[in-house]
Amino acid sequence: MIAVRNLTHRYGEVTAVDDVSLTVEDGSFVLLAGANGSGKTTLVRHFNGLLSPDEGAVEVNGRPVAEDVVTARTAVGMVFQDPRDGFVASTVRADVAFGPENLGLERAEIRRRVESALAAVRMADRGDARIEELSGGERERVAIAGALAMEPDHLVLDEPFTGLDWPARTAVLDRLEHLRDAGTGVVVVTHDLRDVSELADRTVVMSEGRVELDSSDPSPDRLRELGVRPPPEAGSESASEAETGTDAASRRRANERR
Ligand SMILES: Nc1ncnc2c1ncn2[C@@H]1O[C@H](COP(=O)(O)OP(=O)(O)OP(=O)(O)O)[C@@H](O)[C@H]1O
Repeated sequence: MIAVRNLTHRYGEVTAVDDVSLTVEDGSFVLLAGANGSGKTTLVRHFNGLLSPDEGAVEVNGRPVAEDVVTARTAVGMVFQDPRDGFVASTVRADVAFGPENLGLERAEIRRRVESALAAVRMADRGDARIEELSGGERERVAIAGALAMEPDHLVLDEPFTGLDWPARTAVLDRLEHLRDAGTGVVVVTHDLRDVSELADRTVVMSEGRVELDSSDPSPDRLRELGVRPPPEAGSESASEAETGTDAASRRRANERR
């Protein structure tokens, strides 16, 4: 479990996270939403000690992150938007293998994790490609595969679908759903709920650094008030939304076609 207690983070005069308390249970799928600048990224960077609190604390699996950053980094996998500089190897497969290799795993286990992670992001046939040859969307997929291959207890993805085409989104969402069902705590940071709302156990919405809503069934009006576009209601999906292929119904159709 990730437990955030009365966390405050300031950048100089700006209070980016303001007295936030929140838990992410094992096997739960939490959407963290909110308008630009509401504090989402700052909050999740505390989950594995990338930032230190000005006030309050975060515990992962019962251990304070501040006291044991190494354990927190193993327990909480993070994928950030625009992972341009985050690669450590020159080819896709070597990059995804880097984390598991550092865990000291057996060769066969490393291979299993890497191939499974590449399949999950539909990059199984691109393992030998050089990172520098990849498109932005492919790089995002490699970054996601790298986090999946670590098989962390919790997985945090910050706007993971921005550059992904529709088959890749579908594949990643399927893997996230499977991981959640197997006990992983999943947090997806987003400002657009259309893709992911059907998977979410809870939607947490931040506004001006504070948690303003934490609900398993958020009302569309309240979401709009907080600057978040609600998911389309069942049966009221507009034709234009269907064409974008980014909504839940399109995802279901994609699954049916596969
Ligand atoms: N490194 C930084 N230095 C100074 N201020 C920052 C820094 N990072 C974020 N901020 C400020 O902190 C506040 C919260 O930003 P944060 O990126 O956490 O929000 P967010 O909800 O993730 O936004 P977005 O959806 O645009 O990514 C904003 O006012 C932002 O300008």
